[in-house]
Amino acid sequence: MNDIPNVTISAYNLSRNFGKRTAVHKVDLELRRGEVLGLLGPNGAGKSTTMQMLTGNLAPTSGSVQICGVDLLKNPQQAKRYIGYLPENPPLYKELTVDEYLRFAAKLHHVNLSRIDSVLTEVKQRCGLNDIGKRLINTLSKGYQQRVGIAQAIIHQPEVIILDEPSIGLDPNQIREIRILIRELGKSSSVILSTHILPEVEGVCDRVQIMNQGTMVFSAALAELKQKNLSLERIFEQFTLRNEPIGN
Ligand SMILES: Nc1ncnc2c1ncn2[C@@H]1O[C@H](COP(=O)(O)OP(=O)(O)OP(=O)(O)O)[C@@H](O)[C@H]1O
Repeated sequence: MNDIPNVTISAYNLSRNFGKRTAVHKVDLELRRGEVLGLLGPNGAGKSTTMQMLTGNLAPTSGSVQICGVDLLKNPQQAKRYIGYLPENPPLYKELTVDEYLRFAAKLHHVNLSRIDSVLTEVKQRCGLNDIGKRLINTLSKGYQQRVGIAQAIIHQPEVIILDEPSIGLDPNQIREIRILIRELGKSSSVILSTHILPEVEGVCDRVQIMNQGTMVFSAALAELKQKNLSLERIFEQFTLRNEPIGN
């Protein structure tokens, strides 16, 4: 733990083209240890593409990513060990029980076989899945499936947790519970979450970055906005309502 640098993700000049379309253009992003960063932006802003590049699931067209000081493009296996990732569509095998699936996820993440039982107990406790280990995933509500998705992302106790729209499709009670969980995760790891929900950022995050049309257009600490009495809603409108991309 002490060997982990203070900056857990540093991405510079990250770009990704799909054919002639530029989805992400020269994005810089830094995540500090113990920080929860909210990535905000309208539909199609480039949030998921950025997160896929930060997790090594999509190659950037250009740019670099370091995870806990390890170059993600040069040493992907080593760098990915530090990362837990909940994609927009959680990779659940719904015909498995929660226990079977989490056991499988633990093996994929190279959790020591002798520790798997205790790790499963701990992660189920953290994610509120204690009593449903024997349930088939496809019989669970969307909220519980999302918890299973988060559980697989944190099962190897990663330094960096990346959650793509963790609250999507959840009811208000489930959203509240997931937020409490994310805040909890932020105490032991650094977290990036993407969302459209402004109160989610205000309630959970330490810092916010806003993307629009593939570029990073705004970055600030939530405490700073609060201190200056600035409304995140107004800032979001100001930086995302224009049609033309706003430069850094
Ligand atoms: N595999 C792909 N092939 C072609 N275009 C893509 C691909 N993936 C994303 N895009 C395009 O890149 C742009 C950014 O998409 P991305 O999914 O990253 O945005 P987003 O901010 O996550 O949006 P949302 O909030 O709707 O999920 C969009 O114009 C999208 O259509």
